[in-house]
Amino acid sequence: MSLDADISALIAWCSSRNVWIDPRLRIVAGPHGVAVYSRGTSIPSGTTLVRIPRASVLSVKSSPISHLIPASPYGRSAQLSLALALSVELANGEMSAWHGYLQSLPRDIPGLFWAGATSTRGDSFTTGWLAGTEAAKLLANLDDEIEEYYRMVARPMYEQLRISRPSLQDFRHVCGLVSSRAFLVDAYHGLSMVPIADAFNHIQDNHVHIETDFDVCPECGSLRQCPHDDDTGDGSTDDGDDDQEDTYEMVSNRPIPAGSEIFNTYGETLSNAQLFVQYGFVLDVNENDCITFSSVELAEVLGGDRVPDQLLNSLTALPWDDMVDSELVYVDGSRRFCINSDALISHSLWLLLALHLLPQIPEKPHDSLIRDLENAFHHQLTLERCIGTDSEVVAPTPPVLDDEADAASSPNLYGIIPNMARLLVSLCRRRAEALTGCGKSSEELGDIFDSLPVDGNPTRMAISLVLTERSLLDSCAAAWESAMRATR
Ligand SMILES: C[S@@+](CC[C@H](N)C(=O)[O-])C[C@H]1O[C@@H](n2cnc3c(N)ncnc32)[C@H](O)[C@@H]1O
Repeated sequence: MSLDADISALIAWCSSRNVWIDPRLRIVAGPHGVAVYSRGTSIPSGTTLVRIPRASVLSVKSSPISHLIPASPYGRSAQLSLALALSVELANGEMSAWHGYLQSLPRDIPGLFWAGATSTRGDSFTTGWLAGTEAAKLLANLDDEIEEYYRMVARPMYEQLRISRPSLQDFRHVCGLVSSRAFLVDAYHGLSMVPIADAFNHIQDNHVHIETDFDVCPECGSLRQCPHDDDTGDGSTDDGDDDQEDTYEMVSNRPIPAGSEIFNTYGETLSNAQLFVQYGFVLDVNENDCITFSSVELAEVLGGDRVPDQLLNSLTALPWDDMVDSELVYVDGSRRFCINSDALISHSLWLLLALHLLPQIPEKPHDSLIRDLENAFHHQLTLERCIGTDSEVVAPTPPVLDDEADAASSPNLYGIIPNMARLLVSLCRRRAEALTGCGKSSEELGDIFDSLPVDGNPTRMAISLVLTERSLLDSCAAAWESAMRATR
């Protein structure tokens, strides 16, 4: 069947299951599979465009074999449980209550690791391209976990149910469908396949989003009072408010121009590494891209002397308002140790390095430690201003201390920044070495990238991740080398 025929069958199934689709929408075949467009009229913000009855989603709870599937609330285990429920429905073919929806799902998901690293389109791909990347970290153990779940849980279940047994490759494909399409809808259904809501493609600056009442009864899914509420203890149910609709909705959050593609966002903060691993595509430019450092990587450069976690956590939670003036550091809301898409280091990483370089930290009173860190940071800002000028770089004078006692107990703040720069350059160089790119230089990778098809080629996407990460590491190291030179 063609994609157009699949879409017609999907729409017929939706109407049989009371999935309401605003007539101003068109569901069509686009360059990335199914896509949703507006027709000839623009649509204002705040419009409900799709209503999906809660009973029509496919979840572990709504699956006919829910009593046999180990349910998990979130994470990879929730994805695997849903993949098992979905694989059984797919194996049931036309007998499945979701058949009209399931037949519209893609049969090939190139470049999506959940579905198996190779593609039936014949792209030859090796995960070697990803060595040392953020994507490689996210993929850790994925292949093995899928295979183990298939052997230990899924295959015995297929045998018990006496259905035609999906192969490991079939199961991987179903895992890919779950990874790239499922929504966490509420406390009862949890991770679910949501027809039509999953037809929208992704953009960061989205037009629509899903709205659900998340806090339903986790036992029976009721939106109202139910026998599982223990507040009243009387086991009564509330049959009132029958108008309250049990639906999930796709709602516009900005005006949608006439005749344009309507996008959802799969997450406003998703980096290309996350999009690649979970959805099998990357954006041309992604300001969420970043390079994160694990505690193991940091320990390799900093040595065994650990900064106490509690101290670091309390310091990273402070506002650090002056950091907005920096061209080397930014305040990272999620407090990761990382380099962002502008090659700036996160404030958590800066504080970790500064604390590592300051002597006698545990003995210092908290206030005096904060003052030292602020002084060190102001010293860095002065340096940054020197780097930015055309005039010959002048080494700034060390900060003036309030009184003699301060002067006696103060560490050499002047020396912290060049030492921090040395550590950062070393951190960047080590990480860049791990980004082997199958032994290719960035020029060679650029040539291969240019020679590959633009759409959906996993090797092209993997190379773009390597090139972006190499360039961020080079820019970050170069900026801190300039800071180092400015202090000479
Ligand atoms: C939830 S589905 C969206 C509907 C999908 N196009 C389909 O054919 O059913 C997610 C998948 O759509 C594709 N996709 C979504 N947004 C994309 C984008 N901005 N660029 C490329 N592919 C995209 C990817 O294959 C992704 O795994």
